[in-house]
Amino acid sequence: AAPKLPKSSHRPKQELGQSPLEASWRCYLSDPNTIEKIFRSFRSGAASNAVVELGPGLGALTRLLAAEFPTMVAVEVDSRAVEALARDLPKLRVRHQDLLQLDHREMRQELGDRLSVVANLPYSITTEALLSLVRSPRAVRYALVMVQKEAAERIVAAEGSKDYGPLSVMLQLFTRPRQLYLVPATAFYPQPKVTSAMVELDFLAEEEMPEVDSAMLLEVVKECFRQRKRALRHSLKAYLQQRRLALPARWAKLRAERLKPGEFLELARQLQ
Ligand SMILES: C[S@@+](CC[C@H](N)C(=O)[O-])C[C@H]1O[C@@H](n2cnc3c(N)ncnc32)[C@H](O)[C@@H]1O
Repeated sequence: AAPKLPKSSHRPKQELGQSPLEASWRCYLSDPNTIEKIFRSFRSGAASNAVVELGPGLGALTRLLAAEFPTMVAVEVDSRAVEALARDLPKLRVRHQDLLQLDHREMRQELGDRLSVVANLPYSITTEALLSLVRSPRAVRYALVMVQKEAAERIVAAEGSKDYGPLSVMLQLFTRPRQLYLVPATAFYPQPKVTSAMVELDFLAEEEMPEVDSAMLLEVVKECFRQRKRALRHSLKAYLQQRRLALPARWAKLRAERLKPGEFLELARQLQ
């Protein structure tokens, strides 16, 4: 039988879009076993009490998290969900804002430690949301994220594979990503049209964290992957010309899809 929402909940908005991606915006977790399983994964992985939940929705997972981590902060953009949370979990600290605008460094300061983040986000913003976590990688220590299965494959992909791209490079440079388990569509209400996966991001210790301007690194990596099969002297041509930079000879003939994450780091440092 299709899982039901608790009586007091509003029906998730359907009018937002029909595509599988947009429809995932308000697919709420409703299977108690799955909710418990995700909670246990987070509890055993979380590396600090500075807990932040991104996109709590109606609080399926939040209820369990708040009991264990009473100082946690939830960040939610949907005002109806924020109202529901204020009613059902009055002690919860909720920030009514767009998580893509979140300043993780400020949040780290506020909570007093590197953050442990948990998120089941709309799949349309997965890439942006994950890249925002590594914008200030020292602010975060651990993240457990629910993503579409295909995104999980991109996160853990190795060089040479068709799934390898900017998300793989950026996350593998600053974290140790691991795919934990799949979550079937039947665990949600309404059911999304895709299969989901839980991915754990274990951020490197501060002393292991690469020293680099991560915004500049991301720009270089994206530029390289725009033509993933072409030699870097071609794919980086416009980027280098605009900045009056020269590409050191050793990179000229290499191709993005074959470069290891550490090599992108070295390339960005040389251009920096
Ligand atoms: C797929 S639902 C999951 C809700 C809840 N975590 C659960 O598992 O039942 C995604 C949630 O993220 C929220 N959300 C979407 N975009 C957001 C954004 N840019 N900033 C903050 N929250 C967002 C949605 O309002 C929704 O509550």
